Parts: sequence; structure tokens; C-alpha cells
Amino acid sequence: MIEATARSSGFAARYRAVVAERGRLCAGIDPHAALLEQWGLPVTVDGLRAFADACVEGLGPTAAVIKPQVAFFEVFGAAGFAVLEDVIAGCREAGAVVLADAKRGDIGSTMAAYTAAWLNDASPLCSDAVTLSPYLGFGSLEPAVHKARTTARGVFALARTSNPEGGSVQTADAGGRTVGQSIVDAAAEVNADGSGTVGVVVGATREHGLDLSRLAGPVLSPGLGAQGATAADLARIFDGSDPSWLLPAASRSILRAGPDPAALATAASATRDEVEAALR
Ligand SMILES: O=c1ccn([C@@H]2O[C@H](COP(=O)(O)O)[C@@H](O)[C@H]2O)c(=O)[nH]1
Repeated sequence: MIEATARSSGFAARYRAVVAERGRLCAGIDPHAALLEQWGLPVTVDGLRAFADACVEGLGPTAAVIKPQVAFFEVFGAAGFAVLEDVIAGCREAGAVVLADAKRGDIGSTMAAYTAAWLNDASPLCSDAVTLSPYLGFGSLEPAVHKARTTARGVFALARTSNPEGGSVQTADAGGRTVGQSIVDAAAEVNADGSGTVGVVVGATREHGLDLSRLAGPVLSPGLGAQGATAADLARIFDGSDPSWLLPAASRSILRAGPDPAALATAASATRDEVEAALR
């Protein structure tokens, strides 16, 4: 791992440094209404704020990567976005890499505005990385890829998602390879410079059928816990690909341990330890 850190640059170097220190886990902050209720909080902006504060306190100093799910903040409009801004800033201050799960993707000129929102220092939502949907064409993501590459940030493109519906698009033929593989290959081309700028999203819930050998970037793998995938599934599904790039993600299964921040930290550490043991 130390050797890999010395050789990488850009987002790859930041990613490898935080994973070397904290282990492989992306903890999601998904303030579902059902979780707020389980924590004894009202489903209001005040409840969202209390939920978010506990997550920042418990998960910010613990998980390598923290992934706020933007949708659950957006539900509350401008007030929800204000809470999200504080989550992003608080987790970054605590030393975590913050990956905004916004799944943005649009024509290039609009992508420039999304890029300014999520990857520009001047924006209150500025994060270390953002999830992107490449289904308007990988090339349409160029403004975000360029910005990420020049600021040591990352983008994560959806390649083979954890939901059962994703296969109808992502496993379709794209000229002798699947659509998902074409996304992985496009990401690998960007990452040929050693920056690891473009990660991909590959769910832990099923066999992915992808060749990840040339990617040279992080593989975010959601589906652990609430969606049914286990650490053993991760080890099996990603057997043969470089395990140092694998970033397993879990949200609800960790968040159910709240509202005590210390219990959230313990749940995240336990998930990380389970994953690390299975991937050894
Ligand atoms: O393929 C994908 C891409 C993104 N997600 C997101 O990850 C979390 C999963 O939450 P759990 O509670 O651990 O199920 C959620 O924010 C999804 O939008 C995904 O699940 N699959």
C-alpha cells in the first residue's frame, strides 16, 4: 500500500492515503424518513439537522469516504441543502473524503454548471468527488472529469449498478462489449495518466461481468447490508481484480446503529473490519 501511495498522483494519491489510514469503507449518510423516526427524531429540517450532526460526529473521523445521498437533503428544499453543506464541510474537516452521491449527468454545457456546484472550491457544496450518470454519453461528462483531474478530485461513473433494473441498459451490447464495460474502458483511458480521477460504481449485489483490470481507479461498490450483499459476496464478485481499489459502501445498515455518534462509529468500524477480513 505504501508503494502504491508513492506512485500515485491526483485523486488516486488522496484516496490511497485515506484508505491506508482508515481502511476500505464508504459510509453513506442517507437520512431516510424511516431512520429519522427510528432515531426518535421528527421528519422535519430540525430532525434532519440532528441526524446529520450525529453522522458527522460519529462517521466523520472514522470512515475513509463518506457519501451523503443528496436526495434525502433535497427533500427539504433550501433548508435541506443548508444541512448538506454543513455535512460536507464537517466530514471534510474531520479528514474523510466526501463523495456527494448526486448522480449528475447532462449535456456538456449543463454539466459545466453541475461541475461548478459540486467540484468548485467557491461552491458551498464543494466535495472531494461526485457520482455521475454517463448515460448521456461518457463524453458529456468532460467538464466534470477535467475539473476533477486538475484539482485532485474524483468522479464516479455508474457502470453496473446494484439495483435489479440496471442490467437492461448496462449489460446491453455496445459493439462487442457491454455498455457497462464501455464506461469502465472510458474511465480507464482517463486514468492512464495515473491520477485515478474516474472511479466507477459496480454494485455488490450480483456478478458484474466487467473487466476492471485496466481501470486504475476506485470501484465504489454499494449494496452491502440493507440490499443484501455480504463481505463474502464482495470477495467473490471482485475476485481477480485489484482489491486495493475496491471501496465497499453501506448506508442503512450502519445508520440503524444511531442516534448515538459513538455507536455509529462502532458500526462503521465493524463493517470495515468485516470487509477487510474478507478481502485479505
Ligand atoms: O448502484 C448503486 C449506486 C448508488 N447507490 C446508493 O448507495 C446507497 C445505498 O444505501 P443502502 O442503505 O446501503 O442500501 C444509496 O444512497 C443509493 O442511492 C446504490 O445503492 N447502488
